[in-house]
Amino acid sequence: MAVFKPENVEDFYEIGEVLGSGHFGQVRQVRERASGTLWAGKFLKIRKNAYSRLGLERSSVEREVEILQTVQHACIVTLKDVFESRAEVVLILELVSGGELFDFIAAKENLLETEAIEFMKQILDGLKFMHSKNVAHFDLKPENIMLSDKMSPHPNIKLIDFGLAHFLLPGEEYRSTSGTPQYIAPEVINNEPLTTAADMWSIGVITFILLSGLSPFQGDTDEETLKNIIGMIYEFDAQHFSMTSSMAKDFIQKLLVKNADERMTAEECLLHPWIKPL
Ligand SMILES: Cc1ccc2c(c1)c1c3c(c(C)cc1n2CCCN)C(=O)NC3=O
Repeated sequence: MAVFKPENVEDFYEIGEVLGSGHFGQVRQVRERASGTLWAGKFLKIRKNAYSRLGLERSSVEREVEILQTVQHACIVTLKDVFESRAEVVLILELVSGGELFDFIAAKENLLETEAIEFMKQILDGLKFMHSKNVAHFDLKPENIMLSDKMSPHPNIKLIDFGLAHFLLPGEEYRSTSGTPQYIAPEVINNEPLTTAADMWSIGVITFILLSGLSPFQGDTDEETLKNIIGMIYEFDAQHFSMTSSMAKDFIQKLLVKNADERMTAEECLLHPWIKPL
């Protein structure tokens, strides 16, 4: 069982503003007292006993910590420290101050292909490394793709939130129906064994959104969205894709493939002519 620091996190960090919150708890900006450096503190409520329904299983937090310690890469947020009190674990994470790629797109409507390619290359580099360690993220979406400094002409991408990530060990089947409907692969909906290919489907959806501002499968309800995914019901709307290159559409079409085994891997994506022109 992993042992986290039993000291009180507030002895070492001054707790600041809330940056976000979710089913897990809260993310807050924290300032390291010794250095003044700013970090992101992810405050996770832990179940007190097996019967409690509130909070996370400690084992799932241990998994997230182990994964973050395994996938150390320039495009993946780094974990600096872990504190534990009676019913809470606090992850001290790299602060990614440029905010979400989602907001960056919203501010621009959609991106130029050259900008989208620059972001996609970094995302794919991070994914190629992650997948090479047999780790799948399983919750890739624009909200979990952050920018280091949105004012920079070439913002660096940081993948965050490994709360649903998993080690995929050879010979072991992993199924999960968690994730965000718009971005999940057909095999997630069908509760079939999952592989790193599920992340590549999400990359296809994210690329579609980066280039058009539209979400390919989104319906009026989650149920309709899931039906659209299973039915592979999407189209390159003429109005929003009139200026999009055929290479970009080919890239997306090679990711939005129902059969997970036939989907491009992160490595193959980096060699695709849209990303790596001949
Ligand atoms: C400046 C800013 C604003 C919101 C942030 C973050 C940083 C942030 C961060 C992290 C997580 C898990 C969530 C975060 N959120 C919550 C929203 C993430 N989609 C993180 O690990 N580092 C962050 O900077």
